[in-house]
Amino acid sequence: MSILITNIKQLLQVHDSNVTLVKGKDMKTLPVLENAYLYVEHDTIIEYGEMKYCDGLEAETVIDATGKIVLPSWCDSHTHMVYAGDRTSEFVDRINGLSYAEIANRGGGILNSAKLLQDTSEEDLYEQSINRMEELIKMGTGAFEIKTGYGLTVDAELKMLRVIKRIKQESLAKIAPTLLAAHAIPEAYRTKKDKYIKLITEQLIPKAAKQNIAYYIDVFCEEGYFDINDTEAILKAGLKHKLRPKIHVNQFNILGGVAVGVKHNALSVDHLEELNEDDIKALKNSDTIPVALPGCSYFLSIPYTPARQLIDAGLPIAIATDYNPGSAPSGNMNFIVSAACVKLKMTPEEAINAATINGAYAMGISNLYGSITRGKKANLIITKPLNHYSEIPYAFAHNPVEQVIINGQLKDINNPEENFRI
Ligand SMILES: N=CN[C@@H](CCC(=O)O)C(=O)O
Ligand SMILES: [Zn+2]
Repeated sequence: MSILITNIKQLLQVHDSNVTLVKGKDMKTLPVLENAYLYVEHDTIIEYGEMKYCDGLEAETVIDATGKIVLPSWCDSHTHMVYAGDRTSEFVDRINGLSYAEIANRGGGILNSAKLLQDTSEEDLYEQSINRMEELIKMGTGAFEIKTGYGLTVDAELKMLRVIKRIKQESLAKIAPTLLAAHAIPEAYRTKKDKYIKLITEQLIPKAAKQNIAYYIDVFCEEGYFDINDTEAILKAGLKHKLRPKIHVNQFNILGGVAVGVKHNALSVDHLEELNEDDIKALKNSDTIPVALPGCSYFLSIPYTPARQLIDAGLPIAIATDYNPGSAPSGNMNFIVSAACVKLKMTPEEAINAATINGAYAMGISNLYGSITRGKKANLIITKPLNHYSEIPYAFAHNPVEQVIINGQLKDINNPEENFRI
């Protein structure tokens, strides 16, 4: 199977040598090849260049991309897209004035989703989740990190991990699974949080590790959820079983979780709607990438992550959807790229870097995803005709995607019969 895309108006994120991360000032640079071609064989990018050098290349499928832009698929490094049902009733409660914390204190929020998930069959959960993912592939995302965290019992967390594993096996998208059993304190453990932490560290983590179905360990480090001592204990237990930390920190309050994450070589620290100088200091000279989730700030009307402060301090940043039923019920990365420009004051170049190569880094896959580089996987977006890539964030809430190539397969996103499963 070979695909040749010709007459590409702008081919974005072109790197001859394999970059895996861009940071600080370098984020302002988005390498672009004008009037280009791209050649794919099986699931791999083989060659690209200016059109004048395309002579003689043949392929089974040839796509004329005149007037269109081609770029690497979005890499969404933070999602909770395996969930059951929805939380529309809480949405109305919030419109009527209740805060996220007030809803959670009444037993709503994450505990509400956990109850729904526990009562949902594994098959049903799989179908709901893969259908969500198929919609998002059509919007240009080719790689997803997916967290557990709506199980909150050993059985239900393992059920979530099995669903993620099945999605990983059956979807064309690249999937990175994360164990987030420390997402909330279950009702049965309300007055004995330590016992729940023991359940996670002594039972769940070893079981998940043995089944080899999680790559990362996550904790919601926040007031009313898990403090920094709890976080540290859970990260240590995860690391013992080779699960690298990727954690929720500073969403509402600064507890010192960023430094704890960095200390344990977290791959990413996510949210950071609140941020102080100590956090920035901790992140400097680390391999930990900050991840901003502007969809959550939009939906909950909380502050946006101060991306400028991070980038201007020379740090990298990734952006992701946080797709979940409570704080961000949208997995549309096109909107996230736009919100990064409008609300986080990132340039289109910075936002596209944050959603491609740095998104891939934040899920540990940037050696093979996130840029147009020979030998990398062919996960690609072909846009509708556009004058310039800046139109992707500029025309917010539009879907700029016309076609996608995922794992080397060309997919017609307008065909309802199209199958995004292997
Ligand atoms: N804050 C913790 N977890 C999710 C929200 C989960 C929910 O409300 O269901 C987040 O990242 O925003
Ligand atoms: Zn989250």
